[in-house]
Amino acid sequence: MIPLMLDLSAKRILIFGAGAVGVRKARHFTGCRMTVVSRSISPDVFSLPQTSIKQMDVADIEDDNLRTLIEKHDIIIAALSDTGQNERIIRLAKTAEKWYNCATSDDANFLIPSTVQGKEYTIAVSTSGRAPAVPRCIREDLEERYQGLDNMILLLASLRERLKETVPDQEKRAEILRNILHDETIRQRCRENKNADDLVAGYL
Ligand SMILES: C[C@@]1(CC(=O)O)c2cc3[nH]c(cc4nc(cc5[nH]c(cc(n2)[C@H]1CCC(=O)O)[C@@](C)(CC(=O)O)[C@@H]5CCC(=O)O)C(CC(=O)O)=C4CCC(=O)O)c(CCC(=O)O)c3CC(=O)O
Ligand SMILES: NC(=O)C1=CN([C@@H]2O[C@H](COP(=O)(O)OP(=O)(O)OC[C@H]3O[C@@H](n4cnc5c(N)ncnc54)[C@H](O)[C@@H]3O)[C@@H](O)[C@H]2O)C=CC1
Repeated sequence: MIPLMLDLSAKRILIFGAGAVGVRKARHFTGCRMTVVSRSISPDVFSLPQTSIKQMDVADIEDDNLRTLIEKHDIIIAALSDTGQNERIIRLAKTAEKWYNCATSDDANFLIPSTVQGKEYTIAVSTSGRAPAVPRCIREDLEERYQGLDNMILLLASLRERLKETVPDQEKRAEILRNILHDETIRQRCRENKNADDLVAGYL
């Protein structure tokens, strides 16, 4: 599996199943147009943006109609608690040469990682399906450890522009930025949403 950051905003996502797992997968695609197909629909599904909802039993959908529905979408996610129907969805998605992902097996041509999403950064963690509890655990550790990272990124971004004008040596600029990044007091100020300009000045 090869990690990528993709702009999927023009793509259409089809999600089967609206339990905790289906809704979590759907949230991952916030910003895309989605269709959710499920026998039961929880209130969480109604709060998903740009989502059309089809309440039906997949077992009642004829192959031809299921194929047509799949063909209208780019990315197919099978997140039913019904393993047999998930397998049927994946089979049709493969024939239609779509991107597909299954919540009840690792038969997928893409996986959804655990993500830590800041305003200024994304961290994604995967075990390529071997032990999904691990990415969750790492995500929780990272969320704790990197509180305030958005503030640090904004600080370094503006600083590196200033440094380009005032410090001609690239190696020296990189060293200053690295030192600021590792400064525990500055990190603490970032975590507390406090201004760190006075501390940063000491490095310039
Ligand atoms: C292959 C993959 C396909 C896919 O779903 O995309 C898949 C498959 C399966 N997961 C299962 C179980 C669990 N999944 C989680 C958690 C997450 N699973 C996610 C992704 C993936 N799960 C894909 C590979 C990810 C990778 O490793 O890179 C995460 C990262 C992302 C997300 O889903 O958003 C999300 C963490 C989100 C977060 O919190 O950060 C937990 C932990 C928990 O919930 O506490 C458990 C219980 C513990 C356990 O079983 O290990 C089962 C067995 C189901 C059963 O037994 O019935 C299968 C099916 C199978 O293994 O055959
Ligand atoms: N990949 C992953 O990250 C994980 C996968 N799982 C597995 O994923 C599956 C789904 O988990 P949950 O969302 O927690 O289950 P859930 O029982 O809360 O939700 C299942 C959803 O599928 C729908 N459904 C089931 N059969 C259907 C059918 N024939 N037609 C239409 N809709 C149907 C239900 O109405 C419901 O919306 C389970 O089999 C579970 O073991 C569980 C944990 C994590």
